[in-house]
Order: sequence, then C-alpha cells, then structure tokens
Amino acid sequence: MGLKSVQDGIFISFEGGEGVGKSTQIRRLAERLKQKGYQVVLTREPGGSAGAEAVRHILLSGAAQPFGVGMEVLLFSGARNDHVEAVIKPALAQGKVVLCDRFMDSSRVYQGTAGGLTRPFISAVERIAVDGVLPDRTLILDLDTIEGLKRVSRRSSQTAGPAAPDRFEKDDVTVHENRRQAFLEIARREPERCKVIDAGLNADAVAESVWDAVLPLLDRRAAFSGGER
Ligand SMILES: Nc1ncnc2c1ncn2[C@@H]1O[C@H](COP(=O)(O)OP(=O)(O)OP(=O)(O)O)[C@@H](O)[C@H]1O
Ligand SMILES: Cc1cn([C@H]2C[C@H](O)[C@@H](COP(=O)(O)O)O2)c(=O)[nH]c1=O
Repeated sequence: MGLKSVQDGIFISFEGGEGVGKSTQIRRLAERLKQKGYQVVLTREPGGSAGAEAVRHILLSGAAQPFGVGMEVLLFSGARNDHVEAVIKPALAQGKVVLCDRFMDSSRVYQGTAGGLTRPFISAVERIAVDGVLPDRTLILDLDTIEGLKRVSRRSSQTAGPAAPDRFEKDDVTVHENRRQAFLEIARREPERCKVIDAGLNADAVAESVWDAVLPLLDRRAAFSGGER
C-alpha cells in the first residue's frame, strides 16, 4: 500500500464563528464517511483528550479571562498539544479520518487577529502546540454574523444545553464580525488548505458543499493506496 505522506490518515478541521453549524455538519460528515467504510474520529477543541477537556471549562467559563489573552492562548495551546499527542497523531497513524471541531485557526482568529496578539506570538505557540500536525483540509463555515448569533440563542432555548452564553459568545457583535472577517482572510491566504462553505443555506445543501470539499482528499488517498481505506 502506498503512503500519502508521513501520516496515513486524513485530518479535516471545521472552523467559523458562533452558531455557523460546525457541530451539525461535522456529525453529518462523520456519518457519511462511516457509511462508506472509513474509520472516523470526531473530536473538538478546546478538548478532545482528557487533559484538554480538563482545561475546557477554565477557558469557556471565563475563569482565565482576567489573566489576559496571552494566558488564554497558552491554555488553548497546551490543551491542543495534549489533544494532538493523545488523540490526533495516533488516529492518523492508524489511517483514520480525523474530524476536528475547531483547531489552530480558532486561536489565530480569536486570540490573534480579533484578540490582539501578534502573528509572531501566535505562530510560535502554534508550532509547539501542533508539532507538525496540520489539517489536510479546513472547512470555514461562513455565515452572516447576526444570523449565527440568532441560531445560538435559538439552540439555547430549544435544548437542555448551557443556557448562558460562554465567555466568547458574550462578546460584542463587532468582535464577532471581526472574527468572521479574520477566518475569511485565512482562507484567502491558504486557498489550498481552506475552503469557504456558504453556511447560510439549508443543512442539506451545506452538507453537499462540505462533501464536495472533502471528496478530492478521499479520491487522492484511494489513488495512493490502490483503493484501500
Ligand atoms: N444550515 C442551517 N440552517 C439553519 N439552522 C441550522 C443550520 N445548521 C445548524 N443549524 C442550527 O443552528 C444552531 C447552531 O448549530 P451548531 O450547533 O451546529 O453550530 P456550531 O457552529 O457548532 O455552534 P457553536 O460554535 O456555538 O458551537 C443549532 O440549533 C442547529 O440546529
Ligand atoms: C479552539 C479555540 C476555541 N476558541 C473559542 C471559540 C468558541 O467561542 C469556544 C469553543 O466553543 P464552541 O462550542 O466550539 O463554539 O472557544 C478560542 O477562542 N480559541 C481556540 O483556539
């Protein structure tokens, strides 16, 4: 069997602002891939490993906020490194498809461009956190900012999930808009890795766009491995 690269698996991250539909679409893609016989690991950040999940509440509750955005990005990055080492690297080495709800681009956007940390600082911690493990494809779900926030509040009123917005959801609408623009800027800078998905369509149509953006990776792997999964 031929090898795609040092890692056999496929690593796909989902990014975007609040309420754009990442969790919905990642679950749908996982199901579709499993039906086709792929072994899928569905994971998320902050979290995804025992160590990272322990840090998640500190970040999302706002407990780290008084210590500044530098502290927050170092906590996100420490969590990311644990997640990479404990979950993502082993899964890729076993040839699995790893689907991750947020990854390094969220730090670039939330703590970097929209959070005020410089690009050299963000890049330095990113290098340590990811240790060479970069997404093969990043799907940036793009949605009107107000519509995303409306979806979040509808979700909170419909489910038994957290009623109160988390530390990042609470930010002003202009901050949310800056984040949207920062994700789009990353997509412009890295068009090979990042594909922008129109998340304003209905969930079925979004799922089709997601599938179209992922298919070339699956085809490429099938070509390298002679069709094996
Ligand atoms: N294409 C869509 N059209 C309309 N509503 C949608 C669509 N996709 C998801 N939703 C709904 O919007 C809400 C937010 O979706 P979801 O939780 O998947 O977003 P998310 O990006 O993971 O959010 P967050 O960043 O807050 O975790 C949910 O109630 C979901 O059912
Ligand atoms: C990985 C990562 C996440 N964030 C922020 C972005 C979101 O507001 C929350 C995560 O919650 P969600 O349910 O996935 O939307 O954390 C961040 O600021 N920096 C990061 O690196």
